Amino acid sequence: MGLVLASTSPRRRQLLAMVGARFEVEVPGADEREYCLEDPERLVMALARAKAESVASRRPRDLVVGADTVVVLDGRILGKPADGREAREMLEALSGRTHEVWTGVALVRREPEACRVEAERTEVTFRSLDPDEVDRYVALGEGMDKAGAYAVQGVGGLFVERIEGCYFNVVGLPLARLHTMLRRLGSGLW
Ligand SMILES: Cc1cn([C@H]2C[C@H](O)[C@@H](COP(=O)(O)OP(=O)(O)OP(=O)(O)O)O2)c(=O)[nH]c1=O
Repeated sequence: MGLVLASTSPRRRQLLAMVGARFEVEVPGADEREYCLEDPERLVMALARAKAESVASRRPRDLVVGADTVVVLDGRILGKPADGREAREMLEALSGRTHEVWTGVALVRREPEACRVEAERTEVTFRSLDPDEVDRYVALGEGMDKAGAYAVQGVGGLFVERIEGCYFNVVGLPLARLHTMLRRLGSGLW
């Protein structure tokens, strides 16, 4: 039995590699647009599970990890921006405020059957951003494939005044939680 990451995200791959995990990567087949849950915790858990299950059917004896990350501001879920205009709107809304980042993590195996799904919440506070730095950041393109239109692990780190909770959860994979989930199934990340 091996560990398989069901993800196209280079960040999730890098995080697992960083802690010395041995794993393979498979592209998940789940369609994220099918889900319109309003509760972020339930949404990220459902999406993480759908990604893991889409790969588990191809890899029945392996333990498959799926994950999904969203940003939540005033109860509104922010995914990846569709274009530069939406990215600017998201960053302007996040400026000077505290938001939540939720990541759902699912572990799925077909034989023998196992399914564990959890979610982790981190609070992130942005300093006030100038309109011109928002423009420059959007033009940089770094946040375009990221929930909330920023990357805490990149230039977007300059926006972050304070984090409460797991930093890696913001990047897309709560490592300590995943490790604990795996240990309960008799393994671990390392
Ligand atoms: C808030 C934030 C999100 N992100 C990323 C994490 C996720 O990869 C992405 C949110 O999109 P997701 O749909 O969670 O993941 P993905 O489409 O990149 O990859 P896959 O579904 O194949 O696993 O935003 C950062 O890299 N840095 C950040 O600071």
